[in-house]
Amino acid sequence: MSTLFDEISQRLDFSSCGEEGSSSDNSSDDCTFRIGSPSSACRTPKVQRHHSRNNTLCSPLQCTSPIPYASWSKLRLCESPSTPKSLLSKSTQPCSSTKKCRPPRSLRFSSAAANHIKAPMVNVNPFTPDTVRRNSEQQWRKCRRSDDDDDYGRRLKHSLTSSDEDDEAILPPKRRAVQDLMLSRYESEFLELESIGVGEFGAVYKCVKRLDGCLYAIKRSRRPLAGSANEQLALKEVYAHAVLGHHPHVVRYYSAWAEDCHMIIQNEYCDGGSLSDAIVAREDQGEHFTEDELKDLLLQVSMGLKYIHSSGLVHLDIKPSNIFISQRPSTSGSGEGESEEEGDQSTSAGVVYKIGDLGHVNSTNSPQVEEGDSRFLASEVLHEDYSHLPKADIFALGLTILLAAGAPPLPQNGIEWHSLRKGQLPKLPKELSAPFRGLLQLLLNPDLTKRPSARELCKHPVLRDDRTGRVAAQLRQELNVEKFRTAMLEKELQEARQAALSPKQNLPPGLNPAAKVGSLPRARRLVGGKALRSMSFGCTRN
Ligand SMILES: Nc1ncnc2c1ncn2[C@@H]1O[C@H](COP(=O)(O)OP(=O)(O)OP(=O)(O)O)[C@@H](O)[C@H]1O
Ligand SMILES: [Mg+2]
Repeated sequence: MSTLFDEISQRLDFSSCGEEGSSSDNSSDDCTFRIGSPSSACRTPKVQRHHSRNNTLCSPLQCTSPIPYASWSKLRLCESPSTPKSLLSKSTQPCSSTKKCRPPRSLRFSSAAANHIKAPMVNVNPFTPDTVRRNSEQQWRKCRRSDDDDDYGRRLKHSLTSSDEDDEAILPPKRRAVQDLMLSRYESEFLELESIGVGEFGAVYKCVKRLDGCLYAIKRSRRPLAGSANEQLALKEVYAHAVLGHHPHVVRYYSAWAEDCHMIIQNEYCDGGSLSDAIVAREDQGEHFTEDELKDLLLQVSMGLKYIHSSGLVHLDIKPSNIFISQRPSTSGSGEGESEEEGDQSTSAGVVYKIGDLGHVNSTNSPQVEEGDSRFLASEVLHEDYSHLPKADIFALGLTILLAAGAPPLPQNGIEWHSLRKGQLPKLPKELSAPFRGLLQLLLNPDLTKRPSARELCKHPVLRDDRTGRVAAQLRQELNVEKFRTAMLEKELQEARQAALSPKQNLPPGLNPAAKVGSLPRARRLVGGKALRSMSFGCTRN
């Protein structure tokens, strides 16, 4: 793959550009640090902590990449390199090394062009589930109204009643068509509904795509990328998404492009937010995930990890804020990219957990380990042992499950940090069953070879048997519902029989009422048997 990247980047000329104004924008809760510094016997994460995601920005005059990935930095990030729109846009809105780019802003397009141009409306996708559509339509309408109230709307109204000099205000159809192409891709293709999250690296927005009417999560790098280490991270995320394709337990990727020197990634929108949000929400209600839910979470994330690991990659940033929840069954549950191995099917109901934020993904074989969240970092990675990186994901997954079980916030360093790495589990508000606790203990085993692989976890009896039990319970419940329905039908049938036996009924000549009742089928056979059912109606009518 790297050969292809090199080739592409050689063909693209590097346009240096930068953007001022956000270098001081540091997030307070950064727990990331560089791993690649020299090892030492008693290192603690604190020593190595750094803010590589908060790199100082390239200045407008200094945009050549200081990073080793010169070929990546050559990719043009100022505008999407591949669309005619961006080429047109570039001709009117140059982003040169001498001209200051716009300061960071909301994704909402605010350039002069946008004030003249009406972005296309949003289509309604008839194939989206009703519930999703209903929830979203309200938001769309609100956004449309605000679109209608915008400057263009006012100009339009005004121009209809004013003189020629205002003709500029309303664009003739031909010119409008050309100008439409000059909208930013984000603005022309998506309607921004709301901001749904801000991470170290990017701000994420819930958007509806104007063409297909579906919801997407659009992530935009918070700082301009060209020439900075952020560029590597953004590209890494895109590369990882592109390689990982579709899996029900990995957040789906649709597209990525660069705009205004920022990387924009269009991903599947997960309507349940992040696991981190879910944990906080439960804590607020004094609740925690039940053991069954924890097992389901562990199994589903293991399936996603199994897929990532079997692709020769490691995630290296598994934590609750990077696991996303879809409230409805995954539409791609049995679809493309899913392993067909026994038992890897997604859950048929309830929530679906998906691994997201692939900004730290690395190759298992030739890792260039950059950074991670120190709270979830396996000790061997701190000591630069990259020989079993997938087991670092397993370790982080173990801690993630413990947090969902109600463990106190994880330490970033210090004695507690080390004691967790010695296999000492934190105290939980509710005791777990011995087998499940034993499994979690294994995930955190200081001896990484003893930690189960994602593949092994997917087949683990503690998770599997339980799942089988849950499926059986669900089937039992469905059976009970069917039995109830049958009973109701039997009752109806009894009533029909009574009505048929009524003396007021005109029975066909020669038909003995008793014989007629006897000829009716047993109620149970009526269920699903059309012919028999119509026979019973025939009797009632007579
Ligand atoms: N696909 C998605 N569906 C729904 N919400 C999302 C999605 N992607 C991101 N979010 C929201 O945005 C937040 C930040 O997203 P993400 O983790 O991708 O960004 P980040 O900048 O890499 O964050 P960090 O470095 O802190 O992990 C998430 O915690 C979540 O609340
Ligand atoms: Mg994240």
